[in-house]
Parts: sequence; structure tokens; C-alpha cells
Amino acid sequence: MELTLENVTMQFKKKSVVDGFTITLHPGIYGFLGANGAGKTTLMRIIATLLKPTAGTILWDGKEIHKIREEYLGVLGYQPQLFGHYPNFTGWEFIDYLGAVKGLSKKETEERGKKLFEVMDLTEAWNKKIRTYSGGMKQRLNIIQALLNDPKILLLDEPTAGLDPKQRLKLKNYLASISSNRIILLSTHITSDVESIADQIIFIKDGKLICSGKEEKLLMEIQGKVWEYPITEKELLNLPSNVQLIGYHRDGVEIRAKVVSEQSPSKDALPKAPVLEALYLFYNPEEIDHGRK
Ligand SMILES: Nc1ncnc2c1ncn2[C@@H]1O[C@H](COP(=O)(O)OP(=O)(O)OP(=O)(O)O)[C@@H](O)[C@H]1O
Repeated sequence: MELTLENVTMQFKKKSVVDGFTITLHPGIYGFLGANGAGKTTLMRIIATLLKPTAGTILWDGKEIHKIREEYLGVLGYQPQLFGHYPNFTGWEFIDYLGAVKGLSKKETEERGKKLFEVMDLTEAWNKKIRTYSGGMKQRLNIIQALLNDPKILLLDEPTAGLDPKQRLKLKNYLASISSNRIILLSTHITSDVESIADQIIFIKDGKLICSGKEEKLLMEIQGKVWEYPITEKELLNLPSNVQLIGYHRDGVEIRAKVVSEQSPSKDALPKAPVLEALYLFYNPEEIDHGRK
């Protein structure tokens, strides 16, 4: 089971928003990390065959996906960021309808749908009209429809948006439990969404693959470069460009800053363990908010 992206490129008005993306995916969870506008959604839409790339190919077990589109869509589940639900359908009617569209029998839809409503904490709302759903409820219905056909390739575009911490955890655990025999690509810009569940991390920036691999391996990049130290308010607002702020907290009158820096930023700096958020900020330094706690 293998999904291969070869030099996938997408240009809009001659601007490459996905640029020579090459990677091979195997069963497991891939945390797809990148800032807003990095190209995650565009690449997912290309993998879902909704967009045809300007250049490059995607192969599912060696076959070009557009040549086997019908077969390919049968193994694909896609949760887009925005999803046009039918407001006058109940949650269940919507899933029942999509089950038919996906070619499932009534029995299959009922069995899988029921289980997924439970997993997504939506059982109590199954018979309510979608127009009465909150944003988070619609998101959970959106995830249910992606999982309905028991897909071998599952594309989740910021699935945790609108979910509370308990629902996030439940979703994480569920994805971990089904990941051994399917490829799950989960896009997010929130590193904690994929920490501890992703088998591999993929970083995208400006449409380009920055790096990919196991979290521990990628963290080697910032090994020995994460520091914490006391800092004044003025210093905090005027950090040198080679010192990247990850966060800070106030401890009484003292402010303690956490940074990524090649060299120790202060004689009082203590080395800290590298974490995924630090690596994300290392690749996206312009995102650092100096006013953030
Ligand atoms: N149809 C389009 N026409 C022109 N530009 C587009 C189109 N779709 C996307 N873009 C641009 O491509 C870039 C990548 O967008 P994309 O939505 O793929 O990023 P993203 O990583 O998913 O971001 P987000 O986390 O905000 O969803 C952005 O600059 C966006 O404005």
C-alpha cells in the first residue's frame, strides 16, 4: 500500500503554491505541518483528485490516480476544511445519502455510521437538522463522512478545528487505533494535534517539502538549540534576529523566555529538550508573536 507523489507542482497565475513535492507515503499517520497558506489544502485537494496539478504525478500502488479515478475514489476519504452540508437534512440523513453516493449498502452505512457517530460524540444529534448544529458539530459530521467508506487513504484538513480538548483526544485515539492499515494525512498548524500520534511528520513551507521523517529524527535539527532564561521586558521586545522566541512566562516579577538559538543567548540560559513546536517555529520564524505568553 503506497501513495507516491512525484514532483507535484501547482501554479495559480504562474505562482507555485505547491512546488516540486515528492514523497512516498505508507500506512500510518502523517502529521502535515505548515503555516497558513503554506499549501496544505491545495496539496490535499490534488491528492483527492479535485485539482489537477500543473506538473507531476501521483501514483496509488504504482498506478496514476486519474487513470484509475473510480477505483481510487473508492479507497479515499477526504475531510475538507469547508464542507457544504445540506441544512435541512438531519445528520443521519446526510450520512445515509453519502453512503449511497459512496456505493455502500444500507447495512454497511448503518453499521459504520452508527459507530462513527459514537466515536465523534454526535449520537445525541443524529436526528437533528444540520442547520441546528454548531460549527464543531458540523466538523464532526464532516469527519464522519470522510471515514464512512473505511478509506485506505484518509485526508483530514485541520480536523481538530472546532473540537474541544476531550473530542480532540478521542479523535486522536481513534485515528491511532485505525492507522495500521491505512495512510492518514492530517494537516494542521497546531503541533500538539499530531504530537504523540503521528508516525511521521511532514513540514511544508511556501509549497515546498522542507523535511519529513520521524519526530525524534527531525528534532535532532534543533537538538542543543532550545534555551530558557530570565529576560527583561525590553530585551524580550528586542530579541536579536538569530534568537527565535518560542514562548515566555512570568514568574512573579521575572520573565522567563524560551528560545531557539544556535548559541546560548545568555550566561543564565539553561538548555531545554527540543519539542515539535520549537521546530515549527524554527522553520517559521516570521510567525513568532513577541506579545505571546
Ligand atoms: N484557487 C486559487 N487561486 C489562487 N490562489 C490560490 C487558490 N487556492 C489557493 N491559493 C493560494 O495558494 C496558497 C496556499 O493555499 P492553501 O489553502 O493550500 O494553504 P494552507 O497551507 O492549506 O493554508 P490554511 O492553513 O490557511 O488552510 C495561498 O497563498 C492561497 O492564497
